[in-house]
Amino acid sequence: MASHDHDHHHHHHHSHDDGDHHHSHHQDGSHGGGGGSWVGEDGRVWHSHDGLAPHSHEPIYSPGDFSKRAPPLISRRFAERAFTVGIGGPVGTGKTALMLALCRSLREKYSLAAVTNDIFTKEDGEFLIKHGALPEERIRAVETGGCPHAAIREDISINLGPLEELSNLYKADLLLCESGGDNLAANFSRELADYIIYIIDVSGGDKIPRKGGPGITQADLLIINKTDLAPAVGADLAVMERDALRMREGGPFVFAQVKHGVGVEEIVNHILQAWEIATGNKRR
Ligand SMILES: Nc1nc2c(ncn2[C@@H]2O[C@H](COP(=O)(O)OP(=O)(O)OP(=O)(O)O)[C@@H](O)[C@H]2O)c(=O)[nH]1
Repeated sequence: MASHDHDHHHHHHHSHDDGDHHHSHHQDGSHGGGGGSWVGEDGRVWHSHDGLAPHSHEPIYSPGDFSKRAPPLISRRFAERAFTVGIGGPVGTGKTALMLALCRSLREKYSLAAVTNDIFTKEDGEFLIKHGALPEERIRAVETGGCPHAAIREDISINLGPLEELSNLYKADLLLCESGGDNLAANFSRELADYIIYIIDVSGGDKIPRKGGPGITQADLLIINKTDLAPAVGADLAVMERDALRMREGGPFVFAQVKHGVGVEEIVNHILQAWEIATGNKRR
């Protein structure tokens, strides 16, 4: 499913020393950026809005397979941008609460920075600042406009810029990137996230895991959050476990209550294990 859409990102500059970044200004040049939509030479419908570079949306015909998910990029150079954890999931499932929990758990031993995406506000970034997740200067909030999924998949430049800048400013070990809340069809591009976490919660009922979608099937880790609410909504955790395992071909998932610290240690372990393998570093 990774496609040619990403080609235009490959030319981006990697000059970090001037603190300026070029990604968000970068355009293909062939389409103009004035909004509206058009049919590209590839036959796909492209559009441009909200400061995002022109992008099309890839049609998704099947929920996808865990075992066929995009592998880690061998070309990744962590000296240019630290190991990046992408956190995605539907609206309100606990992405920001997880960002806060991860910052609290990792910030003593690792240099961290965070980028949050919201559609029309900077609310999630402000929440992290207000709760002292990290020093304020290590947190950037990006407004993505109406296509939060585009900012993590088809036009990742809007996130790459601040992530690379923070990574260099703070010699980061780990970067956290929170997607705007979106539907079940949204998932991170491997070019943006070295480790992809997808978080759902029990409040929509126990049917959500079996509905699938690329986040549920292909995230490196699935989190089923807010298990404390399961009795209130009549969600059967055994059903969610069975469906999650089936949809993910046995790939890892964690039951959590991130707001109450339940499951956070297990999530951190998954992240650090992937970080050790990718970077060759040992955890501290
Ligand atoms: N009961 C319960 N509530 C939780 C838990 N985790 C998060 N919440 C609450 O759920 C609400 C939404 O959490 P957020 O972390 O803002 O969710 P989000 O996914 O970042 O939301 P958007 O960014 O708007 O998509 C907040 O009121 C949290 O306090 C949990 O484990 N249990």
